Amino acid sequence: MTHLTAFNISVDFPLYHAESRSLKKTLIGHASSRFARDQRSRPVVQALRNISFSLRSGDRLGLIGSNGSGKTTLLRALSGIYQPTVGSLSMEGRLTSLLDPGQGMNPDLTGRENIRLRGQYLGLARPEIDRLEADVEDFSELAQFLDLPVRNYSSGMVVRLAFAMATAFPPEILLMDEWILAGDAAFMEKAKDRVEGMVRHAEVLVLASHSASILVEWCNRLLWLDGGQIRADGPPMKILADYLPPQQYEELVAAHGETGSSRRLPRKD
Ligand SMILES: Nc1ncnc2c1ncn2[C@@H]1O[C@H](COP(=O)(O)OP(=O)(O)OP(=O)(O)O)[C@@H](O)[C@H]1O
Repeated sequence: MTHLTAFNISVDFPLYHAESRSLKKTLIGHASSRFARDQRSRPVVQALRNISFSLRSGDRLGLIGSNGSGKTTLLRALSGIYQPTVGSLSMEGRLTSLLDPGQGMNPDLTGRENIRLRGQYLGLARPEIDRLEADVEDFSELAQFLDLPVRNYSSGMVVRLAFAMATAFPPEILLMDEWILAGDAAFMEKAKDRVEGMVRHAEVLVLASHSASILVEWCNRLLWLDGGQIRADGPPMKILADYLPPQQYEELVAAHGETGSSRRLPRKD
């Protein structure tokens, strides 16, 4: 049974050059905030503090919070890029993360070689790898660029390739950062349909976004992060009522209704 559980996760980042004068001033100025010292007295930034939650099949968790509140750090900890300083994770299910466009790609290989390598990594048989290649080729619209090394791509082309590869097989646990929701308008229109299809099939979704309407449409639970800690956890509209300025909240209610359910993706039951 697919699940993803975080047990009291904290993530600290060590601060290098912490002896410089300007950094000392910063540390003193933020004495009560997120700067602290670890067990060996080295200065650290407390990026996440005591995060706990449990997600099961059908749960779609949105992460909201101001810049620097810890959304990206939490996604990276869930995907295994960062090791929690304390706490632990438990998960069951095939995980796909759409966190950084170039993640998991070899820039010296061509797009096509990267696709086939991904297929091998996923343990696919040759005919499935052929299908993956055809699907990504068609969806990414990269045409002859697929035969050039990825390091020759524009950043938008890397997004196209990464997106097409990551969404070719619906995962059981999907972690997404909002870079995927921005970019070339025509491609994103197409991408949105594909993401929606994927989100419908994903057992568990965790999505960080600053867009209230995306969160209301895609998620059935929100975690509001503030200074690396959970400030609130609950149904999307309830959390957004406190999080958004009143006028923005009223506009959201006008567009999505009081419960926000008018356009929400159905649960996969
Ligand atoms: N590699 C790092 N080294 C040191 N500090 C970091 C590192 N990554 C993040 N931080 C710090 O951790 C905190 C949380 O950052 P994070 O990027 O997770 O926030 P966020 O909510 O994703 O912000 P945004 O909405 O701007 O993307 C911030 O104080 C940030 O400065």
